[in-house]
Amino acid sequence: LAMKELRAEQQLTVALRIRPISEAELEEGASIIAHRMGEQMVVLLDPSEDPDDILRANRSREKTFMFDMVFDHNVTQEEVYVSTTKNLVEGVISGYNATVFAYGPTGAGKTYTMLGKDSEPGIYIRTLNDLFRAIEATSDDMDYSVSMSYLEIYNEVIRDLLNPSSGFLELREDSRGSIQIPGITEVSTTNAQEIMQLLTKGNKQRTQEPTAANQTSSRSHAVLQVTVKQKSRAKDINEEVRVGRLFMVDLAGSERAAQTQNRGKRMKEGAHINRSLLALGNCINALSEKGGSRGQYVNFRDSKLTRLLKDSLGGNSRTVMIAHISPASTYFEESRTTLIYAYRAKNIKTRVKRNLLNVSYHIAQYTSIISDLRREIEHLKAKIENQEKEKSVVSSDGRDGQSRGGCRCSSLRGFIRRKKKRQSTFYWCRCMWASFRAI
Ligand SMILES: Nc1ncnc2c1ncn2[C@@H]1O[C@H](COP(=O)(O)OP(=O)(O)OP(=O)(O)O)[C@@H](O)[C@H]1O
Repeated sequence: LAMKELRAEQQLTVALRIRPISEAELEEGASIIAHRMGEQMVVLLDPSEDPDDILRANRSREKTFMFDMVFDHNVTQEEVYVSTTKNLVEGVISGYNATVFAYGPTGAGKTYTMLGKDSEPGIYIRTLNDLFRAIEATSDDMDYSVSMSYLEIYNEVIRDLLNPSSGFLELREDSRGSIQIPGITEVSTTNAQEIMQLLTKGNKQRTQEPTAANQTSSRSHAVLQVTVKQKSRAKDINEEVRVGRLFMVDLAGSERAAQTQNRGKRMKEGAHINRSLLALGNCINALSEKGGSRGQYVNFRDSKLTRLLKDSLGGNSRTVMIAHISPASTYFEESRTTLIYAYRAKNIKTRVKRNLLNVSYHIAQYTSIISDLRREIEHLKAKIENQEKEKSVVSSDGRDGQSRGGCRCSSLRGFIRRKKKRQSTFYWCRCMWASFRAI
């Protein structure tokens, strides 16, 4: 892409969602240990410490964390969407990249936030509805094209969820360092419902299994990518095409092998999930260490997930991370590590720039069209020449009385001799070898 760079430094937005305690957790005798305090704070109590210790003298492991937003069981899907992702939509249709990803232990509510239920739809459909509404509102002046792809990373391989039979896909970096996935199905679309239908179809292909921690546990990271191209309807050779990419990612749940009681295949999956989330954590640590994304080495190459999210974390994207925890005491360790992980991510800065396909892009396109036309002309010329030759061969053999073509001899400039026979006039070439009949 030819890109004009309109850079602005952005902090990664980190939100935390605490889901309601579940029936199963209450039956296990779990108590609530994660409490929201105000709009941005969460307090996590250590269940092994004395809850009646009012002076907190022995509550050494009680931890308080600050995030950009904290949501608890009182907060609706709509409120979560409005505070986290809604703000990204305008940017995407104006040529900026944006990412929203759900992170957290298995069963903590990631899929609920992203996909939701029919009665409580999640971030995917709300974002897409707003995206197409914003497109509609400006479509008198702007021309848009929207396409989508949907993939999963399962056991470190990438599968196209819209065409699972296409096998494993590879990641490639283009000349500008942007990640591409050659061969992935890219579907052009004009409305949110169509994308949701494809997403639902894709989700049927997604690797989901019941585990001890969650009945419908997602065993893979699912990535929905929506690309929006926008250009002005005014005819202008210098016009720019803006390309905005929106990634919406439902990560597989981080998990402790001991708690999930997984064996065999499930355990191998768990190891892969944890490995890629560890790689993501390492990138987050490296990126947050100096409070920015410049200057230090960040190893994105450690996993497919981090390679794919490279731009979302360390590069050109407005990014929102929604971390999830259960409030239950039985989840204490998972919640503690999730809060530490997400808290670190708060220091990451990304540098967003608008992706513009500008004059040089158009010149490249026109050059390519012109070369195609040149090739076509050469091809047609050669074809005509061949046909002429064939005709002249036939004529010089004297077998084709209809032909007016030339003789193959080089001396041919005209026909010197004429002979009239019935209706036709015959000409003889100077070389005296061939005769032609005028039609
Ligand atoms: N905010 C919420 N309100 C009501 N129910 C919720 C909420 N969050 C999660 N749940 C319920 O909790 C259960 C587990 O949630 P979900 O499947 O979204 O977890 P997950 O983090 O995606 O798990 P995994 O990583 O294993 O796929 C589901 O039954 C879901 O409906």
